[in-house]
Amino acid sequence: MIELADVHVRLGEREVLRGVTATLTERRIGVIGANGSGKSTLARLFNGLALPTSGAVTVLGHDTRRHAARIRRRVGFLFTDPDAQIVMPTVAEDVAFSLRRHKLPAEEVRARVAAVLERHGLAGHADHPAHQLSGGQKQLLALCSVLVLEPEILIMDEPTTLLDLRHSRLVAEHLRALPQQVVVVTHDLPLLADFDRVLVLDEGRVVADAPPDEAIGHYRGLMA
Ligand SMILES: Nc1ncnc2c1ncn2[C@@H]1O[C@H](COP(=O)(O)OP(=O)(O)OP(=O)(O)O)[C@@H](O)[C@H]1O
Repeated sequence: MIELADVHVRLGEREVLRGVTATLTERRIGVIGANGSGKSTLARLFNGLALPTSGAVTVLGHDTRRHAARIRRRVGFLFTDPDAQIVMPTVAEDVAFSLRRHKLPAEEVRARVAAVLERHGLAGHADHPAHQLSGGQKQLLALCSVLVLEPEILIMDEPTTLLDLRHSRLVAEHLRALPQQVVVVTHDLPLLADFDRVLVLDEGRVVADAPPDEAIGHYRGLMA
C-alpha cells in the first residue's frame, strides 16, 4: 500500500513532480509518460530513494522521510540496467550477497538461493559467471537478487527496455506470476495489457489514472 499526498519534488531548478496525490493498492500498477515526465523520480519515492520536497509519501504505513531504511527492507527496487545491480562473480553468489545482512545459516542461504533461481529458470546457471549471462538472463538474475529478500512490494524501473522481444516476454511472464504488489515504470506498453491500473505522467503531474486501455489511449493522445 503506497500513499502520496500532494507530493512535490524539486531537483535543482526543476520541479520534477508537481502535486501528485494517489493511493496505490492494486496488485499491478504501471506508470507511463514522456521522457523526463517524472516517472523514475516517482518510482524512487516509493522506497525512499527520493524524498518529497513537500507533501508526504507513506509506504506500508511508514513515512518515507522518517523510515527510509525500514521501508527499503520491505520494498524491492529493480533498476533498468541489471549490470548496475550485479555485484558478485557467479549467479548464485550474487543472489546470496543480497541475503548477507540477514545473517542466516549457510544452509538456509543455499536453499533460498536455489529456490529463487529454480523458480526463474536460472538453476542451471547457478555457478556460471554472472557477466556471461544474456541481457534477459541478467534481468532475471537481478530480479532473483531482489526477490530472495521476499519484498512485500516490488518497484521496477523500465525492466524490459534493454531486452529483445523474447526476453521481454520472459520477464513479463515472471512479473505476472509474482504474488506481491508490483509497480512498473515503462515505455513497453504491451507489458501493461493485463495490469489493474496505469498512471500517465505529464510534466510532473498525473494526467490520467485508469485501466490500461484508457490510460494508454490518453498517453497516445498526448504524444500525437
Ligand atoms: N538529480 C537531478 N537534478 C536535476 N534534475 C534532475 C535530476 N534527476 C532528474 N532530473 C530531471 O527530472 C526530470 C524527470 O526525470 P525522471 O528521470 O524522473 O523522468 P522519466 O519520466 O523517468 O524519464 P525517462 O522516460 O527519460 O526515463 C528530467 O527533466 C530530469 O532531467
